[in-house]
Amino acid sequence: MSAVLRAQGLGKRYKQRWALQNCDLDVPAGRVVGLVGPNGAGKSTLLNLASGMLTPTGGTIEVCGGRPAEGVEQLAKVGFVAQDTPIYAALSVADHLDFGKRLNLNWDDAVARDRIRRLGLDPKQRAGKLSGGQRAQLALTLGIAKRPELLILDEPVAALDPLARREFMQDLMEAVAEHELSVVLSSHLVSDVERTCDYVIVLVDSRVQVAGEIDDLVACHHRLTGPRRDPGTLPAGQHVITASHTDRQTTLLVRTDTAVHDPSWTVGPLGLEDIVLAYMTRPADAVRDTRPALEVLR
Ligand SMILES: Nc1ncnc2c1ncn2[C@@H]1O[C@H](COP(=O)(O)OP(=O)(O)OP(=O)(O)O)[C@@H](O)[C@H]1O
Repeated sequence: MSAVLRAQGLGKRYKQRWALQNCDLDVPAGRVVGLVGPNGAGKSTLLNLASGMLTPTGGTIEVCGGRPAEGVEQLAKVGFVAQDTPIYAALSVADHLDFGKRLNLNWDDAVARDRIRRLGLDPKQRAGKLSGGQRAQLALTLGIAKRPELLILDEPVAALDPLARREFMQDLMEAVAEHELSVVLSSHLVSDVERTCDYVIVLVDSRVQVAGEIDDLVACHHRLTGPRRDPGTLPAGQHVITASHTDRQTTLLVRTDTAVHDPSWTVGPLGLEDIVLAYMTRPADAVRDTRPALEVLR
């Protein structure tokens, strides 16, 4: 797997507090990658480190083969739409495009102007007067028109209504298809990730709990329900992610690469949301204590 972003032992500390600590993570190239995890997991910190908005306290991070924001060429390779989709309120939409043109080596003015036209935005309108959705679309337009190798989006749709969200994600997918971008986007909306991304990384407490192609993850995780049983008695190769019990019944969420033949189990399918929640709710050091973070590869 070639990585468009690689973090090794990466950390960021504010005074005594680690926002991200000892994080190892690979983001595969040529994919639309969803980064999900609970509040405070370190997602924004990681994405800000990747864009060069923050500098690491420890460890290393490599993006598109170089150090984040090191030099003009490196800056041109990465587009970043920060969490609050920042714009310059006093500048018009057209001013933003002119700004983008002057500041970016690979700026594609035709793409920028065409997107603004298709979105129905008035180039003369001040950006401060745009709605939240329009602001997000303007920020996405700037990110796409700079023609980066990697586009990083930190919760880009958090403030949008469901319709605006869907339109934003569709636009993003079109841009990916047209421009062969790698994308990493953080989101709490697993349904959006499932619809838009082909790869997911679950980050909990600076640690990758699971990473892989979404189709593969869905294919190899199952819910097993049956008479109460000690999860420790499962065959090797069936990894228990979460377990819950009543007096008589056990429900397990397991990962296995082979079919479950034990007739005492009822085997049910899982959606991505079930899988993500299971990895988010189990203790972060469940992986740390046993083996490296699971990676499901083709
Ligand atoms: N500027 C800062 N100063 C001090 N602590 C910070 C700062 N920024 C982030 N943190 C802390 O670092 C941790 C990780 O924050 P971060 O914003 O990266 O998490 P996140 O996964 O993006 O969370 P969310 O999903 O809520 O946006 C949190 O505990 C947060 O309080």
